[in-house]
Order: sequence, then C-alpha cells, then structure tokens
Amino acid sequence: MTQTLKGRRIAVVLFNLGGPDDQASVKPFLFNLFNDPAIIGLPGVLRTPLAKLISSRRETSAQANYALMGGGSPLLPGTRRQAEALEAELNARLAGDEVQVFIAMRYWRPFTEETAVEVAAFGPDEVVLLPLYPQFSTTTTESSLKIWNETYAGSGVSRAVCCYPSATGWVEAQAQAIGSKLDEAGEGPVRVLFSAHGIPEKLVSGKGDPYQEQVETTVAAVVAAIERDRGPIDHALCYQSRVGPMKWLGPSTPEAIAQAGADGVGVVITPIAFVSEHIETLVELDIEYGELAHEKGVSLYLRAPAVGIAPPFIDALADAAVGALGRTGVAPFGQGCKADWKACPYRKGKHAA
Ligand SMILES: C=CC1=C(C)c2cc3[nH]c(cc4nc(cc5[nH]c(cc1n2)c(C)c5CCC(=O)O)C(CCC(=O)O)=C4C)c(C)c3C=C
Ligand SMILES: [Fe+2]
Ligand SMILES: [Fe+2]
Repeated sequence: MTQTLKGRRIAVVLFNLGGPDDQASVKPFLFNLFNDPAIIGLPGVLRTPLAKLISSRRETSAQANYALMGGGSPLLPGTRRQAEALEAELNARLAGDEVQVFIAMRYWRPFTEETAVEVAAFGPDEVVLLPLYPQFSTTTTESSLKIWNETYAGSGVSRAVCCYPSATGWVEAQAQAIGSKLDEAGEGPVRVLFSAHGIPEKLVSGKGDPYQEQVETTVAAVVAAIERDRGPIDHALCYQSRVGPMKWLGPSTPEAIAQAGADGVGVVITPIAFVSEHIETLVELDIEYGELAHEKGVSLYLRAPAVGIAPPFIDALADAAVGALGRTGVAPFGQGCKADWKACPYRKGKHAA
C-alpha cells in the first residue's frame, strides 16, 4: 500500500562496517571488529582477550595496507557521497516529507550508538534501516541491526530492509560496470570473477547464514543481465579476505585467479558484496591480487569499480527505502524477521522491492 500522508519526518539509516580514519585508529578498529560476538562467537571472557591479541598482531600489517590509501579508510567519504545522493533522490520522490539520511558504522566512527542519538534528536515519524550490504549475513546486517535495536530510543515507526540481492538497480549497476570492463578487455578469452567477502563455512552450515545463497542469487541475476545484452560469458564466483584458521567459503579468489592463469584466460574481477571502494577493493583486489594475477601468468587483469553512486544503484536504495515505508503487515527486523530471519518474507526473489 502506498503512503499518502505528507509532512512526515523520515530518517533513513545506512549501515556499514566502518573503517579507521588514520593510522592510530587501526588497532582499536580491529579490536572492535574481533570483539563482536557475530565475528568471533565465543563468550566475552575469552573473546575480549583474543580480540586484544589479534588486533595487536594485525596492527602493523593492517597499518601498512591503510597507508597505501593515504593512511585511513575511504569507506566513510564514499558512504557520505551515497547518503547525499540517496537523500536528494528520496526528497525528490517524497516531496512534502522531510527525509534525512544518516550513517551508522559498526566498528568505527560514526558509531551506530552515536547515530542512534542523532536520529532520536531529529525526531522522526518513520525510520528506515537500510544496510549497505545487498546480501544478508549474521556477521554484517544482523550485527548492525542488533546494536541499533539495543540502542535506539527515539520516536517513529522503524522498518528494516533485510537485503536486496537481486534488486533491479543494484543488478543493472553491476552489469554496467562489468560490461564497460569487458569492452575494455576486447576480443581475447576473458573470465568474469565475482569476488565476494568470505565468511567461515561453519556460519552457513551451522547457523544457516543466508549470505552464500544470496551472493549466488546476485551473481545469477548479474550474469543474466550481462548475457541479455552480450551473449554468453565465462564467469566464476569466489571469496576473498580470509582471516584466521577456520575453513571459509570457497573457492578463494587467489585460487580462482590461479585457475584463470592455468586456463589461459584474462580476468575481469568485480566486487559482488561491496557497494563502495575501500581496503578490500583498492588494496586486496587491485594491488595484492593484481600482483598474484601477474605471477600466475594472467595476461589481462581488469577490475570493475564498486557501484558507489551509480544512478541505478541509488535508485535501488531509494526503491528499497520507499518499499519499506509502504510496508504494512510484514514483520520488520526486531519483530518477526530478526527473531526468525529464515522466515523473512523478503528473502530470495522477493527482495527486489
Ligand atoms: C559483505 C561484507 C563483509 C562481510 C561478510 C565481512 C565479514 C568479515 N570480515 C572479517 C574481517 C575483516 N574485515 C575487514 C574489513 C572489511 N570488511 C568489510 C565487509 C565485510 N566483512 C569491509 C567493507 C571492510 C573494509 C573496511 C575498511 O576499512 O575499508 C577487516 C580489516 C581489514 C583487514 O585487516 O583485512 C577485517 C580484519 C571477518 C572475520 C568476517 C566474518 C567472519
Ligand atoms: Fe528479512
Ligand atoms: Fe570484513
């Protein structure tokens, strides 16, 4: 049902991971990440000392990687650009209402807890919780929404967007970015590698985390959009950024790059679970895996940019926010969906809105 009531104050909260803004904040950022029970599922008495240990051990190498991007993460500036574009789009679509878009980061500033206070001060009639993760994972979306639900004490009816793995604008933005790189690649044999951030396999098999299934949904939709325009493409899904000793989802992106070398095909690689540029794209995909591709004899290695503020993607976010505002009779997170997200009516093909 479409809302017709005008003059509402609408807060849209964008959730993302956050990243250190300078070299000094690398260690506390890593501590916050590894101290999250959604990342390390141990009781606090064990998790907190472990998080201290891991963040100390990783500090120097992580600082060196952030130094390659000027010292800190570009995630917040990129997210601010997305927030501005979305706010303009939503205020145009919902003329008569006042829409303000906020940013809530999980592990660094602006912290979700701080944003919850800011949103309360805005005094919204409606709150839309919109993760900048197209695919739901317990490690990302659920972790962010949990903190939000525990800390937000302001006004308004809150509705969460669970995920949007096959939303039209998201898929089109991906297909366009990859299509441009395929044009650049020219005539030789090329494989499109869809690289998603990995998670431990145990989260999928044990906890039923829907992330892998939703990443596969995105890949299938993007491949269909590309093939609609250009005919069949060679493609593979792989997972990057493994951390720690556990078995993660595979094949890993380094394995997929080595395979491309062995098969004698060039590579167009695209981040399929990130919507902006940050350490995982600018350092891991561009520098580390670029060097690996060279070592493995991959003759062509091109990387498609993250969708950022590509108009179809901003449209997809706006569609999701407007869809959530008009939602009645569907349990938002914090009620039915959070308690039992496997039963979420917005899972699978129904996430487009
Ligand atoms: C789809 C998005 C993401 C998932 C799923 C995810 C899971 C996950 N991540 C780690 C450990 C690290 N992630 C790090 C950086 C990082 N991760 C994401 C997104 C997802 N993570 C983003 C957007 C970023 C970039 C932040 C930035 O500063 O630019 C890092 C820090 C960087 C590094 O040292 O490599 C770690 C560590 C785990 C363990 C995990 C699932 C269990
Ligand atoms: Fe859901
Ligand atoms: Fe991560």
